[in-house]
Amino acid sequence: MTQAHDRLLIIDFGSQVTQLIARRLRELNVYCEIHPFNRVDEAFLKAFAPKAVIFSGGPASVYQENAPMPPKGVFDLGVPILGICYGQQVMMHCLGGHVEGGHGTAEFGRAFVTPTELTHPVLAGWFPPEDGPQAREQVWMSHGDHVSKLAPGFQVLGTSPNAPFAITADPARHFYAVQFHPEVHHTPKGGRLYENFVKLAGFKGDWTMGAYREEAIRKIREQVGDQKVICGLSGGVDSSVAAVLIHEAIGDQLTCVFVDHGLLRLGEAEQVVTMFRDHYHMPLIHADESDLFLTALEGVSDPEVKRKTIGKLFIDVFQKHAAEVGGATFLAQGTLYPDVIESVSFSGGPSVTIKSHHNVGGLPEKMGLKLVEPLRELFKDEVRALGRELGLPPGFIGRHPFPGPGLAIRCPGEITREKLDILRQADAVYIDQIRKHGLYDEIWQAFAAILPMRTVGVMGDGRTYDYALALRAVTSVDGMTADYYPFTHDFLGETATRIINEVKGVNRVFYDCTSKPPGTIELE
Ligand SMILES: Nc1ncnc2c1ncn2[C@@H]1O[C@H](COP(=O)(O)OP(=O)(O)OP(=O)(O)O)[C@@H](O)[C@H]1O
Ligand SMILES: O=c1[nH]c(=O)c2[nH+]cn([C@@H]3O[C@H](COP(=O)(O)O)[C@@H](O)[C@H]3O)c2[nH]1
Ligand SMILES: NC(=O)CC[C@H](N)C(=O)O
Ligand SMILES: [Mg+2]
Repeated sequence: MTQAHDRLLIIDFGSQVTQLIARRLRELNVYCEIHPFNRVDEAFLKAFAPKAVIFSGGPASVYQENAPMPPKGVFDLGVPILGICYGQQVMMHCLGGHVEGGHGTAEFGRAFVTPTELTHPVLAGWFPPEDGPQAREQVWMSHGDHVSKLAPGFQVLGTSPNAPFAITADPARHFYAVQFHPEVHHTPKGGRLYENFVKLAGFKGDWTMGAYREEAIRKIREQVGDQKVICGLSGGVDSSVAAVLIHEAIGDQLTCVFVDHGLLRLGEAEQVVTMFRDHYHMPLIHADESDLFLTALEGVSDPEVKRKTIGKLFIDVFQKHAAEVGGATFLAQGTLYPDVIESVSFSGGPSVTIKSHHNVGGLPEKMGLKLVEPLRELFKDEVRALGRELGLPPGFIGRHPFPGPGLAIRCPGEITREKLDILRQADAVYIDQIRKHGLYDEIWQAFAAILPMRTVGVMGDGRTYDYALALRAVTSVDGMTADYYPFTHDFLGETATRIINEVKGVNRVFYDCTSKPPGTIELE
């Protein structure tokens, strides 16, 4: 089979930053997929037909028993390979070099590499010749082990104080291996290294949104045929883009189902229904199921139980409506690539599960509906670019993400209707403040959460014993990492005052200054 575009395979050994490798490549218009090392075998390699392979970093040491190893045959594919950190170590280990642990070889964080007298196009743009012997470049390291003997055929192109083989290459086979992490922000020339690597591998940079749209439409038609599809539409960016794309592909074979689970924000249901019925003329079912969801969630306070309960009910509701529209056999969702990657850990991938996203981890095994997920390969910012390509209004594309489980995960502890009402009003005031101050587009996501405690206050000379609220606002590119937004004290003071004055039941407001990691964006 000929592929529509060049493909790069990232073999994941469990690094926390593997996804960033994919991001750097996508920025270069290179199509890539991440697959865990234990899911890639010779048959897979053959079917995938990568034009190049990257080995990620990972927590293991190659000299341990049962250390993760690359798939058989990968070195014989005849395609360029780039090994990063553990990826470098495992390459050396497999190809006849040697790796050691032990004292004095660890580097965590910033380090500087200096070039050797050898030059190679993989380092184009790295060490300007005018810098002469003073040349050095900042990289980000995170290793305890180091390569102590190179595999035959490899040369050293750069060294750092604790990694004598920081940058290595076997030019004849186009194998490259580095000890640092070129994918992270703190390796400023990392992007250039990937660019050089994919150029050497012959990538044309043919992965664009225009191409994606055409291909996605073709694939949807192929997959669905003349069957009916229902699409879970939340009014969020992902499902809206998915719905418009699918509608373009199959027209009125598509019906959208908007589930009001009683966990939506103030006025949200009306807005979504108006927008899609009037503006997009798509058949839309507004399923008011708030009693169903809120009853099931009564007394539930464990975050994972909340998520699984909601995930299951979503499917029940979709199944009910699939039958009602005359037997839809497909369910379309706005699932994105980060959701997919995260869910890999459910079935034995190398990294740990943080939370079950309702649309992936929460799906029951026997659903009876086949999935259509045209955005499965995209990151959030790519979905926004696709939305622009499809002509969705800019105000819509810029909307902050809102999680499927909705306010349930912004109400730590038990959920009650009273708490939800308070939260809805407070959140609306907070977002109104953000918009009034012209900050909405600078912030990636902002919301209020109601804390599971009451505190004492004094208002109008009376004692109050009311709920405390946490405000959250983060900057991010894709939700994988995030930093808290640095509001001014004036803004925070004014917002706290407005919330307490305008929302009955709140007498205290906190601002959450946690980045991700170590926090997550949502509270649960
Ligand atoms: N209230 C809802 N009704 C129907 N489907 C929903 C609802 N909430 C979420 N979904 C489904 O779950 C998927 C994942 O939700 P998610 O919040 O990640 O995406 P989104 O709501 O489309 O976009 P955004 O991330 O911008 O909020 C959605 O794409 C949609 O298919
Ligand atoms: O559709 C969704 N279903 C979920 O179950 C879910 N949980 C978190 N999120 C959103 O994902 C991004 C990262 O959130 P966390 O840092 O809290 O994991 C943030 O944008 C969150 O709002 C979800 N979206
Ligand atoms: N980040 C990594 O890939 C670490 C590799 C290996 N575990 C080491 O400590 O050297
Ligand atoms: Mg959403």
